[in-house]
Amino acid sequence: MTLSDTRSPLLRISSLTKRFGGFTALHDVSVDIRPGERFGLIGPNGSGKTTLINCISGAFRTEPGTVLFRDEDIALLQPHVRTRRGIARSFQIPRPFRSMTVAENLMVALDFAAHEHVSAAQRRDSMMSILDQMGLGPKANVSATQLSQVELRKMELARAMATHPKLLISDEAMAGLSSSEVDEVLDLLLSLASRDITIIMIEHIMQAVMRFSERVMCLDAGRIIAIGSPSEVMADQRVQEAYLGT
Ligand SMILES: Nc1ncnc2c1ncn2[C@@H]1O[C@H](COP(=O)(O)OP(=O)(O)OP(=O)(O)O)[C@@H](O)[C@H]1O
Repeated sequence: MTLSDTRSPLLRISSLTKRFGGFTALHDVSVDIRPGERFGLIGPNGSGKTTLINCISGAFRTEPGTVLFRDEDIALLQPHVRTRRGIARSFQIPRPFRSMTVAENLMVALDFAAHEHVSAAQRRDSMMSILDQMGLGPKANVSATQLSQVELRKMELARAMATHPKLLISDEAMAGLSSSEVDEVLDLLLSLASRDITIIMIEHIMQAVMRFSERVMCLDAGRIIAIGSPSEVMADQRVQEAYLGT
């Protein structure tokens, strides 16, 4: 057993079911995410990936099922409280404040998450350090409307990082990017993970999932059909049938 196996999970999802009226989008999903883990979440369109992360981030209430984060039951906490507890989510379609600069966009997230005792100067330092980490330092004073697609994705990740997450959920941060841009975003996510941030990556780009993930889980029609190392999951017959259509 490795050291990480002996630590309690950062996130423990138990027997989670999510219904929309008579439709069950998630059936009895249970999974533990380990501290510092790089976890890939895959599945065909409509398989329940977004529903699952909505249940983790608090956009959806779970009924029934439990979501423990750092040993605390967070199932009844509002999304913004979960953010303050250390769960951040970056959206597939970035939602910047278009009238603001990149720096101002980040300050909004920092002001939201920062404790009162953090001074304005410390927040500015923190903002610049996150922008530098994301390679966006030179764009600090540029309007968000002037960013390229890949820069917008980086800013979306930067905004998530501004809340100082323990768990970052990256929702298709690479969709629609060129292969060199995919590599850029992947490298960023890997560098965040190396700073002990646990990352759940939802992605349809299989090469990226394979390169990034220590463990992959595949959903199909709201059920877990495979979980294991990337190569085990990709080799799984049900995954190939469900996800790859072979
Ligand atoms: N708010 C909602 N109301 C009703 N049905 C919903 C709602 N949100 C999701 N669903 C349904 O739940 C199922 C799972 O959707 P979900 O968005 O979680 O899939 P996904 O795996 O994220 O798909 P994609 O890869 O296309 O983003 C789909 O059938 C979807 O239509």
